[in-house]
Amino acid sequence: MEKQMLKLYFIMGSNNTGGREPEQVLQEALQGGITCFQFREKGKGALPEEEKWKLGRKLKAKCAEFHVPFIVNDDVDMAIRLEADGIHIGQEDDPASKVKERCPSRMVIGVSVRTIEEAHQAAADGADYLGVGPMFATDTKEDAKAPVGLEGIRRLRAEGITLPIVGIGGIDVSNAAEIVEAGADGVSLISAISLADAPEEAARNLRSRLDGVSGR
Ligand SMILES: Cc1ncsc1CCOP(=O)(O)O
Ligand SMILES: C=C1C=NC(C(F)(F)F)=NC1=N
Ligand SMILES: [Mg+2]
Repeated sequence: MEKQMLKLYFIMGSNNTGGREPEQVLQEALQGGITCFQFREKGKGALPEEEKWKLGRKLKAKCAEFHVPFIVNDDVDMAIRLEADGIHIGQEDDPASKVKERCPSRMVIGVSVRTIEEAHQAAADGADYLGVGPMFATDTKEDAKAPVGLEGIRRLRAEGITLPIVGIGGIDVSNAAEIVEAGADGVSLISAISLADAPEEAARNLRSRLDGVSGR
């Protein structure tokens, strides 16, 4: 997996846009230079199955226009049937080893981790990248645990975790660079772009901020 893809990894579902059309927000984010997109239709106000599929197809087509990877959160069937570029799973989902068996080998598998033990387990299970967080306080994910901060990333690198890592949780242009300087390969975020007055400009500012730094 190309770790460059993790540089500016936008995540969004229809309930993250404050009422704006998700396709329009994604269009702007892509124009602003996001390097990867995850469709995460989850939580309060998430779409019912049929609408979720319709939106998923539309967002995948948009990503294909920009040659940006399209990742699906949680829903392995949807990821496979939409021919997504990857799937992202959490600690409460099946282990990556089991998901890997079901997916075509071209698909990347990302795993959410918070602790060193979870990181080592995900690596052993064949994860292609790790989503580490929450980095900072966030109110986008209702059940987010206590933030791990930059130390959370430094510790994983000190522990010899060499997998591509993306930090997530409470990230915006003011703290994105330090995540990479702490050893991550990029940042993942929702509201800093999905709730921005001008999502394209927000993405562009984040992208240019990140183009100047590298942590390893
Ligand atoms: C999905 C997820 N996982 C850990 S924090 C989070 C939400 C991130 O949202 P935001 O970028 O708006 O803080
Ligand atoms: C809970 C999550 C944690 N990390 C990530 C990613 F940024 F993709 F790694 N996505 C999620 N949905
Ligand atoms: Mg999950």
